[in-house]
Amino acid sequence: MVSVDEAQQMIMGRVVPLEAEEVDALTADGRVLAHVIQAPLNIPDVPKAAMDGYALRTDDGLKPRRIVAELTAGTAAGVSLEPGTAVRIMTGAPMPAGADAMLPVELAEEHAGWLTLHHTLQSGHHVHTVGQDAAQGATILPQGTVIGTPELGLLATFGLTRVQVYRRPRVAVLATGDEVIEPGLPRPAGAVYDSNRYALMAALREAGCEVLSLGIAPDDHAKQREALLYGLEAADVLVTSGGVSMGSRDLIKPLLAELGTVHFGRIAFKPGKPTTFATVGSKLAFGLPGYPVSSLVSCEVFVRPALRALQGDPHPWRPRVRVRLSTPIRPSHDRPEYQRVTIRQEGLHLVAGTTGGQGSSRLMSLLGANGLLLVPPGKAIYPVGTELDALLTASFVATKPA
Ligand SMILES: Nc1nc2c(c(=O)[nH]1)N[C@H]1C(S)=C(S)[C@@H](COP(=O)(O)OP(=O)(O)OC[C@H]3O[C@@H](n4cnc5c(N)ncnc54)[C@H](O)[C@@H]3O)O[C@H]1N2
Ligand code: MOO
Repeated sequence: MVSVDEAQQMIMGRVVPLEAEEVDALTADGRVLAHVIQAPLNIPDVPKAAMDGYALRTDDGLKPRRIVAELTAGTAAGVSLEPGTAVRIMTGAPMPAGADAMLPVELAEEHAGWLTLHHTLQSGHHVHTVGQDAAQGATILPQGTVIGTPELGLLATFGLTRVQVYRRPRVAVLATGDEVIEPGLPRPAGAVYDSNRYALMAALREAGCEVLSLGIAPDDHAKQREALLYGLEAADVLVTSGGVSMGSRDLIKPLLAELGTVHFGRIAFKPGKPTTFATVGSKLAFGLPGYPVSSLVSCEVFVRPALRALQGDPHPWRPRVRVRLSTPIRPSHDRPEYQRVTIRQEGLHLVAGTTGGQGSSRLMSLLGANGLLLVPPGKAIYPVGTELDALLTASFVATKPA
């Protein structure tokens, strides 16, 4: 039996980011940049008016100016401002040559083609200078950046339409078990619908992967072997559910040992003690337990970081925060337990409350959970107010502002 830390090290030590591929930059949100991006041009590239008003020369002092033209954001400057003149200018329009400041329309008085000023202006006033927002050649996005909304906006700002990103891991998912039935088909008494494969595929998509469903394999050595081989051939990572504990029909561990190397098959961890990790050539294989909560929590704790690292994310781990208990927590007596909690902010503290019964089969315990509380093993209940660590697995629950 390995510890959670040992298991994570054994997995992460075998993860190498996948190769880069070129994709459309403008729909690359969620992808991880495989190269550094330097600003190919200054933004703005020419001095521009920051407001609607008048472009003028400050060395004319308070003298009235003759208005000689109007420049809008779409027009090329083309005009050169002679002493004693001004141009009407709109936000974003290039400043005309000779102009060194602008006067917002609210502070100006225009009459019969003449502009009168009541205050002197400083040079540079309300002018966007060249490179003010981004200087040509400066690093704007380092390698390893996860492309989100502002990053995508920046790529568009520079007119960049193609980027190199790490390839998304392709993950094949197989459910196992004679009792496991495809949702929608008739269900004999005692059989269960396959929730694991669908929930795992959703979790894997959320982690940035392409998923491939391998369906459900019965508890049959030849059929499971065939499905595993197909998955290992077609994908970078194989994830299975069920068949990893100690029952006579638990075939996944011996099959993975036959096909490759099993690095561990039991973790001092709840829920998901029989979680199994193997490599087959360069492919990673995770045998997750059949209990619905165990499969999802072990996917979160052991598989997700590997998948993030495979796609080049330099921060593959969930944030770990300190929380104060708002409900008592009963620990497992023998294993560190990752209990499902709802974390919210209360004043200066993060507060965590249980989602109810923590049984490995009770999928409802994941509803409303945005954290996994790291509960050290023991006999005594942790009372309200105890401080423990938790992994933040989703954003905070919004509370109405007071
Ligand atoms: N004698 C022992 N028995 C068990 C041990 C042990 O150490 N000694 N470990 C327990 C623990 S801890 C876990 S976790 C489970 C995991 O066992 P398996 O991975 O072999 O899971 P199964 O037996 O295949 O199924 C368990 C449970 O989950 C249901 N299931 C399975 N697949 C699905 C699916 N795709 N969708 C929804 N539900 C599924 C299945 O019907 C069972 O009820 O083992 C303990 N046993
Ligand atoms: O590790 Mo198992 O998930 O306790 O039931």
